[in-house]
Amino acid sequence: MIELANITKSYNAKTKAVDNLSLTVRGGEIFGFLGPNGAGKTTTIKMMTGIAKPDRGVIRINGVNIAEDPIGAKRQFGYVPDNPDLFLRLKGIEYLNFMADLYDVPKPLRKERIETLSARFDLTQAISDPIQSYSHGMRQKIVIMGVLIHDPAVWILDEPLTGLDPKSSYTLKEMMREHADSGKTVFFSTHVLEVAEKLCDRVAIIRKGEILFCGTFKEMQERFESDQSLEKMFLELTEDA
Ligand SMILES: Nc1ncnc2c1ncn2[C@@H]1O[C@H](COP(=O)(O)OP(=O)(O)OP(=O)(O)O)[C@@H](O)[C@H]1O
Repeated sequence: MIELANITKSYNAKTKAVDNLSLTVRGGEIFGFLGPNGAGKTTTIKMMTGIAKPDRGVIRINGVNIAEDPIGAKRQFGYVPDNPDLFLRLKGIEYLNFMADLYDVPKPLRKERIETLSARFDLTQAISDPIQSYSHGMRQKIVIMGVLIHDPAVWILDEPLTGLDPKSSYTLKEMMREHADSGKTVFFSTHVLEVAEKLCDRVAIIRKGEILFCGTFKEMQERFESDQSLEKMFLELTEDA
């Protein structure tokens, strides 16, 4: 579960990147975080993951307040950033072992997870190569595998599908569904509205740091008295007045 209460963040005196935002993402759901460029999605995610500090407001991950117990809160989630260019000098397998060490994953369990994850993401051969030699999509996949290796309860994914080939994208979506169906939480940001419409149990639409809508796709259609696609309603909602 992720709880954000009245989160505000400004980078300068003029504008608020995130403005008094409140949101609860429950266990058992895939939650899509949508919004135009510069809406405040990454800033919100950075605050949820403890990378940026909110000016105001409270964030709890599975009930753990990230300001009061940052380590405890960080044990609850796995985070895939929007830029996968990390630890480029390491080989894939070294990176996975590093992540497994960080989260105390026992040796037999990590071996099993590495085998399963690399098979699912078609990286079995490539994990012996340096990450520097990987394509963008392969880097994205190794970062996702590094996060999943400690089996976090809450997944926080910033644009996770960007750059993935159709099979890997399908696999990740399948894994997101399995994770949510097991009662755990998946929160992700995306610009791909067709994916959000099909995959998400609920979505929030953010613009200029504020939430314009939060709910199911059906609730959105009811509110707009429309049978339009999520894409159409998103464009209408986020259009500048
Ligand atoms: N480090 C920073 N310094 C100053 N302003 C920033 C910084 N990071 C973000 N901003 C500003 O905060 C606002 C929200 O940006 P953010 O990156 O959170 O948006 P986003 O919804 O993730 O956008 P995108 O879809 O383009 O990734 C924007 O106006 C952006 O210019």
